[in-house]
Amino acid sequence: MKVSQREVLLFGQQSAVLAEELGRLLPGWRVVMARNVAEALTCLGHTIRPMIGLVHIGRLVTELQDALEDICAVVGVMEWIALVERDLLGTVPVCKFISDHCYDFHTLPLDAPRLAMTLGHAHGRAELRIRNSYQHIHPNQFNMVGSSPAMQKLFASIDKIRGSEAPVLVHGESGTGKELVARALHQNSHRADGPFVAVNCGAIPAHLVQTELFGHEKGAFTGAHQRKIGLIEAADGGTIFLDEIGDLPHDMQVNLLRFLQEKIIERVGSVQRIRVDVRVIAATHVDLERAISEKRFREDLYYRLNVLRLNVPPLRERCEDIELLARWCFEEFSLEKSSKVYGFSNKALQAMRAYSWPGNVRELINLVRSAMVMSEHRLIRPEDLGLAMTGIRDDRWIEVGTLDTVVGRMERDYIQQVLEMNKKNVSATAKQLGLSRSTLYRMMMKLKMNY
Ligand SMILES: Nc1ncnc2c1ncn2[C@@H]1O[C@H](COP(=O)(O)OP(=O)(O)OP(=O)(O)O)[C@@H](O)[C@H]1O
Repeated sequence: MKVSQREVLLFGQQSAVLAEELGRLLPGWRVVMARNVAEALTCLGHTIRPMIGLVHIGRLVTELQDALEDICAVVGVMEWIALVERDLLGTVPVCKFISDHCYDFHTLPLDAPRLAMTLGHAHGRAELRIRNSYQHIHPNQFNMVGSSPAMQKLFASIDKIRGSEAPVLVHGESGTGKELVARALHQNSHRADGPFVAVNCGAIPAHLVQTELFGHEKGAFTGAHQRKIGLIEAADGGTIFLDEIGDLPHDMQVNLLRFLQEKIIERVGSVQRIRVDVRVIAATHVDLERAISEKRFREDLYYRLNVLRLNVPPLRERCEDIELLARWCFEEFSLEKSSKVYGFSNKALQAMRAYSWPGNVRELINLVRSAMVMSEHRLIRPEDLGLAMTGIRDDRWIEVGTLDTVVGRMERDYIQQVLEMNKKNVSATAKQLGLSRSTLYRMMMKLKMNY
């Protein structure tokens, strides 16, 4: 579709009166006017596609926001300039609307040379944004999306250690991308042509872990009708990814340690020692040092696994990536989406930035995919993502939910903040919060926090 170079949409109830004046004052611009969304959508066809909108602001701004979003959904990128009576600039909703949605504002009566200059600047900016919006988001060489400093640091570390043979311990909350990191290490190493075997240690029943990992011979126990190759052996020549390593039963930890030391396995029911060439990458969302102090995890195994360490940051600590991931996800799953949906509303982006994402990237992908299918609007709104907002307080949107959920989220966020301030020192955090250590531990468990 051809982008019009010198058209400006004049939107608002008073547009008929202003249009004539603007036509006179702005000879270089073609002014297209619309009093409401229906009129705007009728006149904005394939040939008329302005990049600049002048919005005349009356006293009621609540509906204007949705109107601008609806228009943008059809036109694409637009820069809005507000035209406003001077006395309205003193009202909070008008100021908020202008700062949230407009590139600039002009008070009435119009100062033509100044307005012409603003239109020129806004036009340039819209062009830049259009160019930017045409750039597709591609995952990087590690098949990951992220531009935040924290992720850049992670990518640099992956690049550094991908060629090493030493075990790697990947630490991060659930859904942050630990398995993706492990796959990136494998696929960017000389083992890439070999197998990548992912094992969730927490999902295998304790009595089956030994045979799952090491395999068994025919007749090794009742029901062993044939030989079974274990997962470690199946990863020969490649990489084994031991997810949730903290859940590995204690007696199995000894066997894994022996394997890490000798690189030899014995199938259950056999005395044959089989050499296996496997790189081990383990992952955990729990604090293994703490598990060691509580005698739930062997210290010697920890040091064997923790030769190289990667920390995957939670999504709430890399807000810059939220919009990028959401847009990537939108492109990635565009075939599934309702044909109505064009993108995200500003409010939805704002809500996503304000949310704490306890389920991290996995949760974001799920919410966006679901909203893409279910949304009844041109632009996804906060409620489509289950992140409905009630209003603004201290310039922040408040999440809606049952009182318990919202209070829980707030408690979690606040405890997390104080923990970070105290470098994860629980005693200092408890003191600052006016709680005993045990109460804080109890609350953190209840709120499903990692510590
Ligand atoms: N940076 C990223 N770019 C693109 N997709 C990502 C990114 N991080 C995570 N994902 C996606 O999010 C989902 C969860 O990632 P993954 O399974 O690697 O997380 P995890 O930390 O291993 O989770 P768990 O601890 O629950 O096993 C996957 O669909 C993965 O592809």
